[in-house]
Amino acid sequence: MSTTTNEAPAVRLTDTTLRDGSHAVRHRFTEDDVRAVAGALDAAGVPVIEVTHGDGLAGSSFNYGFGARTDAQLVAAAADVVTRARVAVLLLPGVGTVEDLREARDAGATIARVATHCTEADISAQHFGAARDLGMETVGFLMLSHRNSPEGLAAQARIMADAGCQCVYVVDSAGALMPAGAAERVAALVAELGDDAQVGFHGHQNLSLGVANSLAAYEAGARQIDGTLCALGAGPGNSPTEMLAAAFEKLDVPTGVDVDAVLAAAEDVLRPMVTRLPVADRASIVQGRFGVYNSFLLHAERAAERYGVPAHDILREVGQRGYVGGQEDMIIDVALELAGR
Ligand SMILES: CC[C@H](O)CC(=O)C(=O)O
Ligand SMILES: [Mn+2]
Repeated sequence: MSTTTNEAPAVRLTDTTLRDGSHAVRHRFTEDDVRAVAGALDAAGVPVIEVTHGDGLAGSSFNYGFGARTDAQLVAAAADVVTRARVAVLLLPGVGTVEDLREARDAGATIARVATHCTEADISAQHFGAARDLGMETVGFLMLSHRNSPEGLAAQARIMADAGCQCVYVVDSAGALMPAGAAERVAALVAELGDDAQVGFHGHQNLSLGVANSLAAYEAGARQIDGTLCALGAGPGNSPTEMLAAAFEKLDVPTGVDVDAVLAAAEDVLRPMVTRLPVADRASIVQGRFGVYNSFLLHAERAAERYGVPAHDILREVGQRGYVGGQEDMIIDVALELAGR
């Protein structure tokens, strides 16, 4: 007798509260915070926990904001408490280096996630090679994915996969994608990569579509999905991990996550740690409308205060000019220009 089942393919959830969420607490996480959050996520069965400065390894700087602890200290704290979960780190070529990756691996990270702008995958090749040589699993991030067509994005994903990347993410860094746009991009990557690499999706809440886009991405073939507890993250925050777990449970999609335990992690562990959760306010909705990198929000808010120009006006102009991650200093130029008008 045949033993086929109708079970939906599993999805692997990666929680990035301790990396993308770090933006929302101005990179102030300590070892105790990491132990508490990573311990609760691990107990809930969340399989991957990303830990670093919000802007990735070596992001702690004058430009991006100094972290309360080094990446190695935070990674080691997470690795120390997890029993089942694996610890991931994020690296932006040009910010972090191969040496930072080695240090993170030595501190206990086993997954390297390398992020580039969605048209610049070629700058990640060296880092994927190094990560594989270090024995790490590899994930690629194509940031601001709304700024490339499905075909263009698939070509970029091919570059990452050929360089040794085992899962390429469509990253909606501005929360600008509609569900159909997320699904088209994921489907294009799945068609291009076949068995060479998996496809993932990382959503943000600018237009309140993080979870809906993640479900559309899953339907289109994404098998790794990111979230953060209580949506803590850059801009208005990320797809909430606890909601993703609950939504996939309703769809009978296996995640391995205990939904009650992850709800407790969000409400009882993370929530009391944070004085202000991100909200989808005027500025961050403008980011979704005009496709502005979410990490720009805090920079724009600071410039707004300093130069007396509304943050949403600065962000709209930044979006119209098409600035990408790494061009944070241009936000000041825009603010000065608007102030002078
Ligand atoms: C620092 C990399 C970047 O913020 C990755 C990410 O989470 C995104 O683009 O949304
Ligand atoms: Mn993000």
